Amino acid sequence: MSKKEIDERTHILKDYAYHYYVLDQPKVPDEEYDRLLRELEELEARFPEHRHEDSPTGRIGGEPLDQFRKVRHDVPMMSLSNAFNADELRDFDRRVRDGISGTPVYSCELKIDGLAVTLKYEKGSFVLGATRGDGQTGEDITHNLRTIGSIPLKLKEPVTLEVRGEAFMPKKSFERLNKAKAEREEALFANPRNAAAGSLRQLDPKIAADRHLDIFIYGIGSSPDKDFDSHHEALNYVRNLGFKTNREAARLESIDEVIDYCEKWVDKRADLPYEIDGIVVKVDAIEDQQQLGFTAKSPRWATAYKFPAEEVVT
Ligand SMILES: NC(=O)c1cc2c(N)ncc(C(N)=O)c2s1
Repeated sequence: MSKKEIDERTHILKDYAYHYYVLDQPKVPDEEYDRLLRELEELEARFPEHRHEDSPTGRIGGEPLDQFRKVRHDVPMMSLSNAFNADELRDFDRRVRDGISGTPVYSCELKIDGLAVTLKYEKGSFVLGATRGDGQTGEDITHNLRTIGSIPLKLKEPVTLEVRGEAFMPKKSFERLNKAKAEREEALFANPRNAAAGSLRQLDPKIAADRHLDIFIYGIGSSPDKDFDSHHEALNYVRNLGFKTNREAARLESIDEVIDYCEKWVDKRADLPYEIDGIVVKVDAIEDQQQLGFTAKSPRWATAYKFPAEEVVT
């Protein structure tokens, strides 16, 4: 009875967690989820041999680390070139057209204002999470990333791949954190990006777990088990594996549409529950990306439209 009971409850809780953290569509009230989680913890304590490796009870690991381990990225995490206005987006489009044989289709995606991270999975299991660092070498923050509910501990398929994404602190979590800090007369975080970075650079995962961080996966670092013809195909693939991707991504067929999309979000971003600092514009076809290649620092097939600095109302 105990194994069957643990299997059933683990399955139910993983489904509830997926709907709450990845789909942002809770199936049950938080209290009900917490009650079931506590019941599963008690069962796992009585029958540890039946505990699932990806049980939702295993998000907050053991003892705090005494330091961060350095991690060398197999595939470097590049930075993005910038475009500050419509003319510079048109220049980007011209360079792209000069570098490919056909006409480009662009993928436009919100540029999340957080911390770039890479997540490694072996045969479907989460094995390593690291910061970007200098692009070649980052820091192992697996213990903190495990606490983010939208990061799957086990994928829907037992594939080996590395994905890239932006960890962030939602605006509500940021306001709640700074309110608590103000009450304790502690120094406040200047913005959600700093708060997310500060939370993920903690040695004790209990602190990160308490910061209600989230993540959007936006790309693939390496995927030895599967090839893709387009970036959007890759985004659909990672979403079907269980990752959280941003729903505002759009495939656009002309730079005029890209400019309209970018200009729309200058004001619209105020309505989002998280901060963005621009729009990432990528050539969608992988063949075109390969034709365009990279400069020493950045892909030639992508750029970041940066929003104009917000007028500070004095
Ligand atoms: N430095 C980078 O390559 C990127 C940084 C970011 C970011 N902060 N948010 C979203 C995306 C995206 N959707 O591709 C990228 S890509």
